[in-house]
Amino acid sequence: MTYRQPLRIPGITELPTSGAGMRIGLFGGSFNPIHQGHRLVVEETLRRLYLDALWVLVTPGNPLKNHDDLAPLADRVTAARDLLNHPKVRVTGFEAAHGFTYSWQTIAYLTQAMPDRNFVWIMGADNLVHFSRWERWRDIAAMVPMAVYVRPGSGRRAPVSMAASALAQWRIDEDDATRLATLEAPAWVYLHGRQSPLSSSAIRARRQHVKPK
Ligand SMILES: Nc1ncnc2c1ncn2[C@@H]1O[C@H](COP(=O)(O)OP(=O)(O)OP(=O)(O)O)[C@@H](O)[C@H]1O
Ligand SMILES: O=C(O)c1ccc[n+]([C@@H]2O[C@H](COP(=O)([O-])O)[C@@H](O)[C@H]2O)c1
Repeated sequence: MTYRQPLRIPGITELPTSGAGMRIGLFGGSFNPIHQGHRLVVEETLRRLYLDALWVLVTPGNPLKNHDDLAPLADRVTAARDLLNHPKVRVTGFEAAHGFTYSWQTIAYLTQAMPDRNFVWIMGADNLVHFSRWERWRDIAAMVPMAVYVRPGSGRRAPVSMAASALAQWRIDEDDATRLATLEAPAWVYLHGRQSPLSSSAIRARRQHVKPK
């Protein structure tokens, strides 16, 4: 598959910089395309997790998804930069440059390369529902604290999912979310708050529908 090939695109695949001790959210996604639901998660987690920075990691391709209608990485990065225009947000496609396929590779790399940063993995509740299908998901939970943001359709299923049950003893109260980034993993929080019903697949389906024949 082409997405496995290491790929360097100037201005797209660089790793952001940050200072020691910073609390950095890692928000991985396909962003195919980016939408206001993503922006909501970014805004809420920046505030609730008390983050100094949030890195949006535009994946070369989710290993559990079909990539037939995946837009080029550079286009997804550019669109994400346009929509998530915030001084603390950096958007990068750096995983492609390293040939990373799985999130555990990204997280292992970052936590080893920058051991003095406080990284937090961020994902929507739908991803917690399927988290137990991710490659080395228990290792991910052992490497970084994780924040899960509520999402319509998954709000009830996520907290009783296989991964949530397996990691239950390390869940912290959302009132303590500001501490999450500085806690030793495993630690995770389930954040409730404003919700958006938007999804990239619905946007793609609408675009298909209005395409001229
Ligand atoms: N409306 C939303 N509310 C909360 N989290 C969301 C929302 N949309 C996406 N996310 C989260 O943002 C991250 C990136 O999501 P992704 O780019 O796959 O968008 P998506 O809308 O879920 O796409 P698709 O419909 O193609 O699966 C994931 O962790 C996902 O759970
Ligand atoms: O590592 C895995 O096995 C794995 C399985 C599914 C999804 N992910 C990652 O989860 C993030 C969210 O993916 P997505 O497609 O829901 O936006 C993105 O960074 C993916 O690469 C990772």
